[in-house]
Amino acid sequence: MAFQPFRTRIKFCGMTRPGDVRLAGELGVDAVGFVFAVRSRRRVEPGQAVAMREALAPMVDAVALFMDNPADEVRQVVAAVRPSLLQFHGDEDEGFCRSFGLPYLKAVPMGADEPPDPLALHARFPSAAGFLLDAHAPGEPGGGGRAFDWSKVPRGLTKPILVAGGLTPENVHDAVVATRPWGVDVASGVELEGGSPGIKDGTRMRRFVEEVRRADCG
Ligand SMILES: O=C(O)c1ccccc1N[C@@H]1O[C@H](COP(=O)(O)O)[C@@H](O)[C@H]1O
Repeated sequence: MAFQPFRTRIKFCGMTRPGDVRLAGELGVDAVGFVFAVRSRRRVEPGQAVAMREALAPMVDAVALFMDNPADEVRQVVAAVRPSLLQFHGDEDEGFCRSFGLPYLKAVPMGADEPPDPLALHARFPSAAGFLLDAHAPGEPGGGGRAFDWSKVPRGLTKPILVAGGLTPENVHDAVVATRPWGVDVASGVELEGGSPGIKDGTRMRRFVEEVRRADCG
């Protein structure tokens, strides 16, 4: 029988306001992400992330997201923000990802023609805590609100996987039922429609969590 998590973990990514972080904790979200990727419209400075970390409820992970940032910059963020998990979206290799002494997620671009080979992923990133499958093409930043074909989620990944890319309160139920991932990750899908990237919408955040829990009960 296929492994089915008892409860799908939820990560809200690209947070920019302490109030949104506080609400995420109240809604029972498992992790919030702070983006330090240079090419992101949700990029925050370490000082902003420190303020948001102070608004974080106990037992909620703070995730620092990078995309080909220099090692010195990652070290500075780790020292200032004290994330519990790192997330790498660029061409970082295993040695780089593990060198900061923290568990990490490696993002896998699902926008390529061929779905990734699970054995090759495990061989390239043996120390990864898990893999985040995102819709973008190799070399592109994520956070674009685009979904990928969920039937391409590779079977046989023994590490936890998070499904990301274009998830919304409207489609996350179906995404969880189709893929039964360890967790789901969302940035733009819980933002104010027509608003600035990083400005979350409390109603959409709440509906997103409700829809994941509905899928968990199904
Ligand atoms: O959010 C960003 O700006 C970002 C920039 C660079 C790499 C990754 C980024 N975000 C990640 O992409 C997924 C999907 O975003 P969306 O829900 O489609 O908007 C998001 O969960 C972040 O982990």
